[in-house]
Amino acid sequence: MIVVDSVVKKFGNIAAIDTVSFKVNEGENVVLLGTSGCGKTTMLRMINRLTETTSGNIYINEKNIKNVPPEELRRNIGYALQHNGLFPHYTIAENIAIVPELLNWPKEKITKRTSELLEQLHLPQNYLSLYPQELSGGQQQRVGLARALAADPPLLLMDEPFGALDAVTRANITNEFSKLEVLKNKTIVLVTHDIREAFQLGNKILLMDKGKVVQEGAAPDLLFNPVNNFVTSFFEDQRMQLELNAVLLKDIWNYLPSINQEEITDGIIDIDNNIWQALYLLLNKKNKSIVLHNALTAEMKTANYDSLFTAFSNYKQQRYE
Ligand SMILES: Nc1ncnc2c1ncn2[C@@H]1O[C@H](COP(=O)(O)OP(=O)(O)OP(=O)(O)O)[C@@H](O)[C@H]1O
Repeated sequence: MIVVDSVVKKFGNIAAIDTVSFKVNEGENVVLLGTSGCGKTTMLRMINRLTETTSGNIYINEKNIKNVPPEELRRNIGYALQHNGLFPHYTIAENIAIVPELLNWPKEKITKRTSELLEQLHLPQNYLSLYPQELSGGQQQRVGLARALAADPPLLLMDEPFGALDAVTRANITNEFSKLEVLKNKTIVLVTHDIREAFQLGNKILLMDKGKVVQEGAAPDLLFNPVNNFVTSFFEDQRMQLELNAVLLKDIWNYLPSINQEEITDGIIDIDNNIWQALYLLLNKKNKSIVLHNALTAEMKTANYDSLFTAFSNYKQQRYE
């Protein structure tokens, strides 16, 4: 759907984006991840021509966006911002209706769509007549999302959409967001500096540094197959948390280390120290002497590390008590 081809953006002599290429397939959720100043926002803004490229090309559905007038281009692209950008003197209904109004939709269609979006984003209908400042940060963020989705654009660009929220609200809304029906089938490019958010929301992550994409891949690729020390150290502090929360066993299946049978005494592996290997062994080898074997069912492959760990710990505890 989107092809970014050798794009460069210079501000003066400084290249904020230095020869970046990537593809976003239809329905994919791609996250641009990186520390402050690495060029994420600049890259995002070039996709809807809020910022123009210095060189290189961007294609959306095979059309070079240079040849599409910005207003026309943006009609098919929703844009959600960190500080939600809601107009304080417009009601919630008026804020959501901005794009449909520009598109001259009939009144009834706008009313229907606005109320439908509110419902899909789990906001009560009586909020329609309120003003943004009467809502909490998280609720405002959802209204910002409703506004970006108003004309049902196939493509959504999101710049730190949860960045203004406190950590707890942010974690909750990120979780909810990943399950929203209204976002299914949308192609999304999302900018964040939050690693956990990236892992939770992205099918594909582009890890950026100094205007370049250092590595592109799914979360397990970045975690278990880093291309260089920058990638390793970027995730180091949160490695354990990421493994606990973001990675499913089936995702890391191909990266699991092999295990030496002799390391197992009496068929018992110390799962506290070596859970990945224990899981590998349990799933891969149907060895009856392994006590934990029966604890793991095929469905558990779709559980995350955290729930697997709890399940194993309970099992182990029961066994030794
Ligand atoms: N309009 C501009 N004029 C001059 N320099 C700019 C402009 N916009 C961005 N830059 C510079 O380009 C670089 C990349 O900025 P950008 O905002 O894209 O980074 P970012 O990764 O999104 O950072 P943050 O997470 O802090 O928003 C920075 O060095 C920034 O100072």
